[in-house]
Amino acid sequence: MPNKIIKIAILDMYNGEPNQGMRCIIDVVNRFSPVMSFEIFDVRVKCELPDIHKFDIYISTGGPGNPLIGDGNWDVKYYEFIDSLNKWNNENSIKKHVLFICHSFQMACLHFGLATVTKRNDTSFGVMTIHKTKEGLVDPLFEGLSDPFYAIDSRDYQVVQPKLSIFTKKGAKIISLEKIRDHVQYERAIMAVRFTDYFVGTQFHPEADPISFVSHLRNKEAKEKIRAMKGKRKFRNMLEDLLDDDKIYRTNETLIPNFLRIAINDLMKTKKMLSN
Ligand SMILES: NC(=O)CC[C@H](N)C(=O)O
Repeated sequence: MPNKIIKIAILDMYNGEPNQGMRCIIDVVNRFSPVMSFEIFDVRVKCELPDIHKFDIYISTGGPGNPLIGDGNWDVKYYEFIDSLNKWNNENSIKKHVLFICHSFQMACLHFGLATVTKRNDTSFGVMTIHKTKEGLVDPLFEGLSDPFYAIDSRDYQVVQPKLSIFTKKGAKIISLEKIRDHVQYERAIMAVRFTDYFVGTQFHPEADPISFVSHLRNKEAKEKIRAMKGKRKFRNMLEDLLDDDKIYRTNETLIPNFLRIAINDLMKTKKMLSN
């Protein structure tokens, strides 16, 4: 693919487990195929990471398990890799753009020392409302999404107890939060962070589409577990939410495309400036 000017690396964090995330990410990235090409790196099984000289944009996926634990090999390399991208951005005018999703988002929050990651009391799974913070209302990542907007959530862990002094020191911003739960006094978990102008992450799955969710529910055990967890009515409401144009479809068509468009515009501008 000689004239695809922009190269994307997809960091597959699924540890070899079946998932819907990869198909969905590839599907969204392919909408930009006239200008972009992509390559996949299997971070957790093969300890693969891209050469940062070869790629402009990085999408680091969700994945199973406890984000606090690696195997001492891939996780160490992954964190070094994130550091090298950050260093690159501090020293070069053509920037590296990174989107961290779910498991990767939790790891990035830990690595940058921004917050604590704890296990939730129960699994969060389904269509959730996501609330923009004041900073989130003006963040270009969310442009075109309502407040609240809707996204697919699928996790056992949560990012909580933000260290606000570190946020300020690093210039990072919390851009979305979980909904307020009426009957429980839990802290609202952090649902998205802008780490820098070029690094951003979401706890939810912006790549998810209704098909991915329904496919997951074709597994009888998964379906029963979720139905029992939510109760019949909420479960049905959730299925209805999936068909709503303004909910999961909207997020799928908006968030990652925003991220890619912002990155492409920035790359085109800086690359052109340098070639002039
Ligand atoms: N979907 C995900 O990436 C889940 C992230 C993490 N393994 C959790 O359970 O919270």
